[in-house]
Amino acid sequence: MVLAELGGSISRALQQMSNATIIDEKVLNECLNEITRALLQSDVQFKLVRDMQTNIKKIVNLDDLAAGHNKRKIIQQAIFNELCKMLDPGKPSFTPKKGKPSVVMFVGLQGSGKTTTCTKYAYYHQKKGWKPALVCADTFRAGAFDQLKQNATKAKIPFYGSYMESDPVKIGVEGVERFKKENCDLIIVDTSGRHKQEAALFEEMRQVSEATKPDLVIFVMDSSIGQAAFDQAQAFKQSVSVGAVIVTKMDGHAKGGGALSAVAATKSPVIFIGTGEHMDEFEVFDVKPFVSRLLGMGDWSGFMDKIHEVVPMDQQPELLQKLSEGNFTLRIMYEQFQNILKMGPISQVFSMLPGFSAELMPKGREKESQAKIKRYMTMMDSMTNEELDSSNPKLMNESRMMRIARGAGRHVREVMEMMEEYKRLAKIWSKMKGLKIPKKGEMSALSRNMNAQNMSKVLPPQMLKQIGGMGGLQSLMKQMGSTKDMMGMFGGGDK
Ligand SMILES: Nc1nc2c(ncn2[C@@H]2O[C@H](COP(=O)(O)OP(=O)(O)OP(=O)(O)O)[C@@H](O)[C@H]2O)c(=O)[nH]1
Repeated sequence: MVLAELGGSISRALQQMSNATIIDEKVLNECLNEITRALLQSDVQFKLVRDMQTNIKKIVNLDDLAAGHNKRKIIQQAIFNELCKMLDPGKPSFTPKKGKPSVVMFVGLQGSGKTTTCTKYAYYHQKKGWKPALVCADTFRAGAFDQLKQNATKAKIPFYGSYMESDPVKIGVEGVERFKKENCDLIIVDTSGRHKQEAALFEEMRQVSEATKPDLVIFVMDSSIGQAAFDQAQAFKQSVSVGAVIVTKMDGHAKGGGALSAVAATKSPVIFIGTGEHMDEFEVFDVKPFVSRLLGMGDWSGFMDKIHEVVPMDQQPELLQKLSEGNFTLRIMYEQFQNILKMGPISQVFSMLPGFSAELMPKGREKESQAKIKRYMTMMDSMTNEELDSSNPKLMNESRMMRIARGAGRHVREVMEMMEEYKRLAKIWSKMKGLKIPKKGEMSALSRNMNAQNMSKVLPPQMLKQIGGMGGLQSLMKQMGSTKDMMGMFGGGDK
C-alpha cells in the first residue's frame, strides 16, 4: 500500500531534520514542506494538509526544540497527533450490540467493494458469536443478488433477496422484518452502487434508508478514488446519514490518503479496512495504531493482541518470557514462523511488529512470503537440537550449512540466506530484552492508567535510556498529553 511509502517519506523528512545541528525555522519549514508534499502525493485533500501544517507550526515551539534533545520525538508526536486528528472525527460511530437487533445499511459507489464488504462485516461478527443476516436491496445490478447469495452461502450466513422483485425498498423492508423475527442481531442491507451524478439512484437509496430505518449507515469507499473522495463522500452524506466509513482495497496500489478526506467529509470514523478479496482480509480500524504503523513506529498492542489470539494459551507465557530475555534462537524463529502461518495474511502481522514495515513483506506478495517461510522451516527441520537452541550464529559453520542444505534438498545459498534473515530478526528482538510483557487485557488497563513510573517499569532498559531516563520520560509524557498514544509510539523505539 502506498500509505507505507507515505510513512517512509515522513520518517525520512524527520530523519533529515534531526541530522541538522540547529533546528531553526528554516529547517522546520523544510521538514514540514517535505511532509506536505508526501501527504499531497498520497491524495490527502489540499485543505486538510494546509491546516495540518499550520497546526504543527503552532504546536511545535522552536525554543523547546533548540534546548532539548528530543526534537525528532516532539515533531513526530505533533505529526502523529495531527494525522490522528484528521482520521478521528471526535465521536465514535453507533456500535451494534450483540443480542440486540440492529440494522446496518451499506452504501457506496459502484464497484467500491460494497457487496464483498457486507459479507466480510457479517463474517467478522459471526466469528464473534453474533447472528448476522444479509439482505440484498440491490436490484439495479444484474448479478448482485447472485454474488451476495454465493458469498453468504460460503460463510453460512442467512440471506434474503429476490430475482423477480424490482423494488429495493420492498425487499429491504421484507428482509429486515424477516430477520428480526428470526432473532438475528445484525441485519445488513446491501444497496445498489451508484455514481455521484445518478440522482434517481440517490433518491432510491434515501427511500431504502427511510423504510428500513438503519441504526447505522456505512459508506464503503475504494481507497483508490484519491482526491475525488471528499466530494463523493459528501454527496452520500447529504442523502443519507452516513455514520461510519469502511475503506476497501487497502492492499492494492491505492494511495489511501482519500480515506483521510472521506472522514473529513462525512465527519464519521473509519471502522474497518478491507485488505484483500478474501472474507477474512478485513481489519478493525483503530486510528492510533494505524498512524503509528504508518509512521513506521510499530503497533505493539496490536501485535500483543495477535499473539494472544493465535499463540496457544499454554505457549504464551513461555514465548513472552523468551522474548523479554532477548534470547532469540532459531527454534523461536521456527515457532514464530509456525504462528505466523496460522495468523493468516502475513504482512498484517509483520506491519504490527515494532521495527518491521510493510516494505519488508509487501502486500500482494503474501504467497511468496509464505513459500519462503515454509522453505526456511523445511531447512530448520534438518537442524539438530543444539543448532536450533543456540543463539550464536557463529555455530553455523560451512559444514553444518552444507549438511542442512543436503538434508532439506536445498541449496547452501538458501541456508545462508535464512541465517541472514535470522540475524536480522534476532537484532530486532534484542530490542525487546527486558520488556515487561503485560498479560491479556492488561494492556488497555495499563494504557488507561499510565504514569511515568508505571511506564518505566514496562519499557526495556535500553529504550528508557534512549529517551533520557526517568526525567526524559516524564517530560516526554507531558508533551504528549495522552499516555495512551505512547504505547503505540514506543512500539518502534527511537529509530
Ligand atoms: N483487492 C481487494 N479487492 C477487493 C476488496 N474489496 C472488494 N474487492 C473486489 O472489488 C470488486 C468489486 O467488489 P463488489 O463487492 O462487487 O463491489 P460493489 O460495490 O458491491 O459493486 P456494485 O454492486 O456494482 O456497487 C470485486 O472484484 C471484489 O473482489 C479489497 O479489500 N481488496
